[in-house]
Amino acid sequence: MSLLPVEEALAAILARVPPVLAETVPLGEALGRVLAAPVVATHDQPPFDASAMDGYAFRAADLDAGKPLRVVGMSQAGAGFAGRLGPGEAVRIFTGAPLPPGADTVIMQEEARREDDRVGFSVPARPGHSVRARGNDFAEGAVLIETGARLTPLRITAAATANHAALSVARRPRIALLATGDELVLPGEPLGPDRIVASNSFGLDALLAPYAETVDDHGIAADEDDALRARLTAILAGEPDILVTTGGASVGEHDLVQDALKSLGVTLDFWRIDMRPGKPLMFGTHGRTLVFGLPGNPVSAMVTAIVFIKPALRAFLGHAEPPSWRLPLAGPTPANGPRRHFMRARLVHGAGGPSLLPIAQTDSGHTSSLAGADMLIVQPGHDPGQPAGTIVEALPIEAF
Ligand SMILES: Nc1nc2c(c(=O)[nH]1)N[C@H]1C(S)=C(S)[C@@H](COP(=O)(O)OP(=O)(O)OC[C@H]3O[C@@H](n4cnc5c(N)ncnc54)[C@H](O)[C@@H]3O)O[C@H]1N2
Ligand code: MOO
Repeated sequence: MSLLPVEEALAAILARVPPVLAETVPLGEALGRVLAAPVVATHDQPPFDASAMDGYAFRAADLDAGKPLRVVGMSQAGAGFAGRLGPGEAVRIFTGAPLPPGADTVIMQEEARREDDRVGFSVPARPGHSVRARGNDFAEGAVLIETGARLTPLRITAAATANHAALSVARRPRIALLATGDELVLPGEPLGPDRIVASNSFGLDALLAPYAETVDDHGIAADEDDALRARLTAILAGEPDILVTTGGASVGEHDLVQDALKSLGVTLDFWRIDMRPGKPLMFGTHGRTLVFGLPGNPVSAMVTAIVFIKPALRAFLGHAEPPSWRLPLAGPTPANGPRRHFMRARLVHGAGGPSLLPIAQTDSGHTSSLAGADMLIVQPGHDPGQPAGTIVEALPIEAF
């Protein structure tokens, strides 16, 4: 049985991801979205030379004589001084207010002595001091945020400053989930004999929702050919961008998903990957729907979603892959077999900085170990095992 290398499987998936489609959203709804066009400045910022302090604006050269200046008016934010400064004159000015024509310097009020309409200073004038020059933040036409960036609170602040009320962002995929298995019951239901609580769809929904327009959980299908086909037919009729099934991916008589998908016209690109957990992963397409058949074991389902579905979603949105991390091991890793191992690990913070504590659990049905996992160590096939301190590659599970 030949198993497909992880990189080849990933390349096959990415080759099927459609080009990014753009839509426009108001700024208030843009958090977490991925830009489909750069944010370009529509004006100079600040739009005028502005004071950075509450104080006095004047021409630096006028202070040379050391004489007090005559205060001839005021410039407030939103209401600048109407005239032009003459020699020996100053204007009372406030933070953010336009610098009057003729002025080039501001001294803050704590360093000023005001008497009636006269003002003197306890410090020398430095031309340009406490002045935010027009365009010093950004100039009209400057690219402030690149296409493909995810909108964070700070990027939204920058986009708003650039006077954008709406932004062009990538359309998000609609994702459908279907769990399969006669043994499954929903969390909260009584656990009868031979029953298992269905957890996969809940983890997948949480993992994939940040990328998705919608995640529709279609519940649990029985391990019965006609019933399974009926459920899949109904889901595919809705033309989701992505369909994710879990369970029934292996070789047993009750593993019906692959045949059911094929009988409904899904073109299978591959089945079975050179990795653990997650070997029985299958992938194909049905029209414009990308179909991922994940293994039923919860660890396998989550790991294959992290390793394959998240990159597909990033590509769907035009968002670059985050770099994998390289960190020292906080404890030894055991020897690996032939398949690449995506090993659960906890990120620990010690005096020497962050490191990775491998979780000594390889059972792909072992869910309590998921609760403590922050990272997946990427252990090559046939790796003999490494001592604590070795620098290893790891994927951050939470990275967008
Ligand atoms: N003879 C072979 N047997 C198996 C092989 C193989 O190559 N030859 N591969 C093993 C590997 S590796 C995996 S992984 C599993 C995957 O099998 P399936 O995808 O067919 O998964 P199921 O048999 O349906 O379920 C496996 C396990 O997971 C539980 N499960 C299923 N769905 C859920 C869910 N939604 N939530 C929680 N738990 C779920 C299910 O009850 C089983 O315990 O096959 C190996 N066997
Ligand atoms: O590949 Mo399976 O996911 O090892 O248990």
